[in-house]
Amino acid sequence: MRIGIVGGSGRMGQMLIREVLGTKEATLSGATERPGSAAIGRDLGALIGGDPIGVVVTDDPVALFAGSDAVIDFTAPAATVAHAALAAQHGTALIVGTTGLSPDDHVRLAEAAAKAPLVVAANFSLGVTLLAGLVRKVAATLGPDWDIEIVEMHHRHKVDAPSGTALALGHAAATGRGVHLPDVKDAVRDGHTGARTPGDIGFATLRGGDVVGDHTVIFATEAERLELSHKAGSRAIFARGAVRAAVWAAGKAPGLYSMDDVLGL
Ligand SMILES: NC(=O)C1=CN([C@@H]2O[C@H](COP(=O)(O)OP(=O)(O)OC[C@H]3O[C@@H](n4cnc5c(N)ncnc54)[C@H](OP(=O)(O)O)[C@@H]3O)[C@@H](O)[C@H]2O)C=CC1
Ligand SMILES: O=C(O)C1=N[C@H](C(=O)O)C[C@H](O)C1
Repeated sequence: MRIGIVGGSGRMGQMLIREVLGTKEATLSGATERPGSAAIGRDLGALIGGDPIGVVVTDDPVALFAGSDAVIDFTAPAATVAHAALAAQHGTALIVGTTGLSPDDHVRLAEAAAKAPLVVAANFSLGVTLLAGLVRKVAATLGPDWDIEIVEMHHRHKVDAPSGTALALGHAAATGRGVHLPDVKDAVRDGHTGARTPGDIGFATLRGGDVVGDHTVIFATEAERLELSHKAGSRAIFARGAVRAAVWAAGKAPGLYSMDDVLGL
């Protein structure tokens, strides 16, 4: 099966090229970058520090979608929405890892999913997929006197906050409690905030250095604290999950799928 990568010269794009090249059942159909990017015309093998493979970066996503069974997108929200429309047009499976998507962007992805299979996940690692299930169960088990706080740390280049994963873990905790995250989300504390609002789910965002992605969900009550953590040591774990999702999704019926679907959880 043919897998294409949009945003191929990005941090995740390069990791995805490496992962597809190392996957027996897949061939790399190409990669794009935006028009004017210095990466246009570069060989994909050389781009990741290996031998040339005779396929170069282009600025033509239409040709990429037409010539791929699945396309993997870890870019930016506006680009992802445009790519979803192309996936719908060509019936190509689309794997979306981009975070920072607005509610309206999610509506656009759902519209595209009426015409093509889309797998959307804020975190494609096995560990975080399992962690979300654990968080939902723990939140459902512990009573309302347990406060929930989510702490995340990422590298200095990250542009969205809180991370998509932190928000997904917040959604999992809220679902466990039978509430909606937007009703209980507290992501900004500064100055004289007053005491913690009971039932809120708090978020703290740290940025620095080259941290790939750390997430901890803290359940805290009187004299007791439970912490569930995941630490990513390499972006390879996200690329592995995304390529697995691409192989799974190619040829599937149109629909909006999650990593739980891919892993059969
Ligand atoms: N779901 C998951 O498991 C994970 C999700 N992510 C998310 O993936 C996204 C990308 O992260 P990261 O790789 O670190 O970011 P980078 O900025 O390194 O990579 C994004 C790439 O996409 C390119 N791009 C932007 N717009 C377009 C376009 N229209 N067409 C083609 N390429 C485009 C960028 O080009 P330019 O520089 O010119 O803008 C850049 O090369 C983020 O939202 C991040 O949060 C990251 C890791 C794991
Ligand atoms: O931008 C990143 O790097 C990451 N983004 C995702 C997120 O926002 O949760 C996933 C991962 O933690 C790395």
